[in-house]
Amino acid sequence: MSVILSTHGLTRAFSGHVAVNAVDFTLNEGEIRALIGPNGAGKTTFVSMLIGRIAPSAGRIRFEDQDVTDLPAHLRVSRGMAYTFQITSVFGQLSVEENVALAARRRLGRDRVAVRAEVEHALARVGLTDHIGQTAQDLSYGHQRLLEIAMGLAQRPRLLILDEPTQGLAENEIAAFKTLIRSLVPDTTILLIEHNMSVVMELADRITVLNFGEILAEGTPVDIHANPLVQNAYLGSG
Ligand SMILES: Nc1ncnc2c1ncn2[C@@H]1O[C@H](COP(=O)(O)OP(=O)(O)OP(=O)(O)O)[C@@H](O)[C@H]1O
Repeated sequence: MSVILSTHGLTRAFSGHVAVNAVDFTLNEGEIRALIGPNGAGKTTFVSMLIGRIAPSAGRIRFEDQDVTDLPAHLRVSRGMAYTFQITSVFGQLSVEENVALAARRRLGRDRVAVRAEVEHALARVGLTDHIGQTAQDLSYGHQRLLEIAMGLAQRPRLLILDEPTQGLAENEIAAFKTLIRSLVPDTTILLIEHNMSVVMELADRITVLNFGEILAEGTPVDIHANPLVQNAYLGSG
């Protein structure tokens, strides 16, 4: 199995507070990895460094055998990283089609036929074909989250990073989300920050647990569930 992404000594401090502390992390191509940990553990800070939203204080990041630590975010996207955030990044005034087209154009430029085909493909994957002409702000919250994922997919990423994708979704939408994510691997590798433990346990091949900015444990869902350190730090006694 080949490594698609790795970090070495990745660190970020905010005015003396070390949010992410010397993290060595390896992600294999084609896996679904969940990143979990208590509030404030450093999960968002960690992925923000992976995608180039914030600069590390120290350490290196490699993506597909290239050092990308100093690469601007948009160049990481064009190399095959895509991400969706906790806070919705959808343009509310634009249609569903226009939102996905904006993302597709980053890769395809002004080729209108190719962009339209990509938009249709991405919307079909997330089940939003019937909403193509709708204004994004008129979609339900759950559909807006799916639209974000379609925007990520339109970039045909090798690695898709999702920050709390099921937050605010209804049960039936969560079920559809799980099916969608399973359909993306192994062509796309998935890194998922997720608080919903049933989603994590059902979806992830492996789980990385962050606590106080450091990796506390890593393993299969069964290993992690049984790990006493994780139980104490995060999962509670249940
Ligand atoms: N821009 C910032 N300036 C100062 N401190 C920050 C900044 N961003 C994050 N922090 C701090 O870094 C630590 C890690 O935060 P981070 O958001 O990465 O955690 P998290 O694991 O994603 O938490 P949550 O699950 O609540 O989203 C926290 O103590 C937070 O207050």
